[in-house]
Amino acid sequence: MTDVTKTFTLRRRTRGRLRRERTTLDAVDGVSFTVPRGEFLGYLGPNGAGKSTTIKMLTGILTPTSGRVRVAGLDPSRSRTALARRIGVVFGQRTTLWWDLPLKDSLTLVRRLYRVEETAYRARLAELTALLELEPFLATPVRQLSLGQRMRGDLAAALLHGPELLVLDEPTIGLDVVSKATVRGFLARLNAERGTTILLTTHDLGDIERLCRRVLIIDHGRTAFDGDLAALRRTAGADRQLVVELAAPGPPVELDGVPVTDVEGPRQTLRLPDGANAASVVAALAARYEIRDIALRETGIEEIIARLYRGDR
Ligand SMILES: Nc1ncnc2c1ncn2[C@@H]1O[C@H](COP(=O)(O)OP(=O)(O)OP(=O)(O)O)[C@@H](O)[C@H]1O
Repeated sequence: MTDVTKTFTLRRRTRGRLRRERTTLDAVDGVSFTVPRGEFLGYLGPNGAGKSTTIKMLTGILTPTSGRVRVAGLDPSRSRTALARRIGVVFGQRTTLWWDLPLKDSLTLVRRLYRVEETAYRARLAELTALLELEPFLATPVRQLSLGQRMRGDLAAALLHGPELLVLDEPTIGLDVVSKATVRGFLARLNAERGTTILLTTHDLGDIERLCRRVLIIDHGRTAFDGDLAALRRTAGADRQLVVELAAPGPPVELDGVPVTDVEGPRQTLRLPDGANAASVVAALAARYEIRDIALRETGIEEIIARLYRGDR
């Protein structure tokens, strides 16, 4: 998408006035990005940042106010049906399956909807059933499925027609650790073995760390970051810290170029400068001080992203 904007007009009735007041909101405000074939892109941003609006424009549900969107060479809002045959979409918060039908029947209906040819359908259903472990609940009505089972069913439904792009909006929301691992493992294989391009929005940073080669962060409708995880760590000033437990409390330890950032009784925290060798710093410390214990800490991805959301780099 190139320089894409989506402006919503909101009408509010203000007290004491007869006419409604019109205000506008730029939910997406000049966003450009290209996703090459085979990419696994994480699309992140705080609540209300504009992620869902972007996805709705990519899938043709919403028409952009300005800018250009192309998905698989098609203009999504003009060729929504043609595009639907080329992409798969899963929204974690709702299901596309038929609530009262057994999962198997839901999948048969999806097959008819997408006019998937019988032999191709059988082969894909067998493959998806094995990979997503659907067998035990294929005969269960969707309404009776657990969230994790339903999500696996939804993934199968989105992939029955063999799309080249899969768009996922919070696919692991509410899933327990085991279900999350199953879904993540499946997505990683789909991307690596099938070459399916995946665009994933999530608030679960575990999804991002385990799956995404590239991360795009949107905030207030604008791109705040686009790059890989290593670049994200550098941008957000991620650092490494040594937490040292001395034999006794004392003044901050003195080591050239390694500042002490925190002292708590015998425990002191030192910030390792960029490119410093942790082993040499530990050796230098041990030569001068009596050390009981030592631990190396890295700024976690959660903290890095929180810093970006807060706008401090
Ligand atoms: N149909 C609409 N009409 C008016 N405003 C809307 C509409 N849809 C979204 N918005 C507003 O646009 C902004 C972006 O919303 P969007 O749903 O894209 O955010 P999001 O990044 O997906 O957030 P979340 O992580 O909470 O799902 C929000 O301020 C939201 O209130």
